[in-house]
Amino acid sequence: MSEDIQKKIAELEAEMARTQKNKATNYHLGTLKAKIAKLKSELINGPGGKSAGSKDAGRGFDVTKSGDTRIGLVGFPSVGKSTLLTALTGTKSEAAAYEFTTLTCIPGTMKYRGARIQVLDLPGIIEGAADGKGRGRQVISTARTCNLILIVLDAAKPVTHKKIIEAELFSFGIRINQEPPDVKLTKKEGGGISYQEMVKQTKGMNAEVARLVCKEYRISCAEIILREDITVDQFIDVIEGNRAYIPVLYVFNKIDALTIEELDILDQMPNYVPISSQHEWNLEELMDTIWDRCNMLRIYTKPKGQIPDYDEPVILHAENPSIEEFCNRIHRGLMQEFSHAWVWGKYGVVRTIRA
Ligand SMILES: Nc1nc2c(ncn2[C@@H]2O[C@H](COP(=O)(O)OP(=O)(O)OP(=O)(O)O)[C@@H](O)[C@H]2O)c(=O)[nH]1
Ligand SMILES: [K+]
Ligand SMILES: [Mg+2]
Repeated sequence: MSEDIQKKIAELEAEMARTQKNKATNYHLGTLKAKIAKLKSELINGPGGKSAGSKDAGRGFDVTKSGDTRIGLVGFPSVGKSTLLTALTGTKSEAAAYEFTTLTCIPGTMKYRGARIQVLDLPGIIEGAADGKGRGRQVISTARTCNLILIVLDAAKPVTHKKIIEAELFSFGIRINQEPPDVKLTKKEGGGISYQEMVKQTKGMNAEVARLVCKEYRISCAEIILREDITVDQFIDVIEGNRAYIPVLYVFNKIDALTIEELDILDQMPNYVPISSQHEWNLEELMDTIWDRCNMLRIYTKPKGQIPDYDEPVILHAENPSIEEFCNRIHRGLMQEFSHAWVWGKYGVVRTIRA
């Protein structure tokens, strides 16, 4: 069954490779891309099944969320994920020189700047993980629940490993270091496809491509507004509707095995932190970078006429912090009694927020 689908995907991909990219073939390529995306969904979820990442699709490990945010360690076997979990959180996760030492998800808590960050050690994954090799699907399903993914790499191993891990996450609907495309798609009961570009499209999108892709997904009536210059693949992502947009940080482990010259080369790469879990080298920078990428806000409470409580900040995600979330962190029911709050921001402004 899955071989059939894989064969179809391979055929379509070969056809895409054969097709020259130009204006005339643009429509055909759009249709091919949509067909491939649909088959890949089917591969992961079964025929007519839920799209990648929906609740009933591949299930992750059953670990309760705790703390202020959650990060996951993803990588090939034996790159040092468990050694890193222990170094960051103090929670012991068995580490050994043989592959697949870790067979389940081991959570630990890293305390940093008053925040409690849940760190998940995961089994190693290999190529084909998303298609069901080993515990791969469970690992990637769990990675989808994280606010930040650390791709852990062995600094002495080829960079192709990085590409393979990225491809596995991608085919399970995870979009790394990307914002969701700024596209409004509203399915309608009638009226056909209405298509509007707020921004000039230079990457292959136009009304006809949009219509063809919609047709593949059996959408005949919808309002589409593109507020950003996007690719056809991004448009398909919007239609599939359940992509997870998650930031990724690359962690190069075992730098103790490198020469200074090799280290210098690694040092040039953006978005990388070189470390040695075993020797606990550069963990401070790693924690600092994790903190930055998690984009968290610390809020200190201050009773009237007293100095703030600097020991226990309330931590919120900085994208859209709300008074409601803040109140719920203190205790449920506080929101009901809430009347107003004075908020001092980093720009020295005092705001009064009322419920
Ligand atoms: N030289 C060196 N070895 C390390 C480092 N970190 C881990 N190791 C070794 O690498 C081996 C694998 O470490 P683990 O922590 O078990 O790796 P893992 O990624 O959890 O492996 P799996 O659970 O099997 O996927 C062990 O022998 C560790 O002692 C490091 O920073 N430097
Ligand atoms: K191991
Ligand atoms: Mg392990």
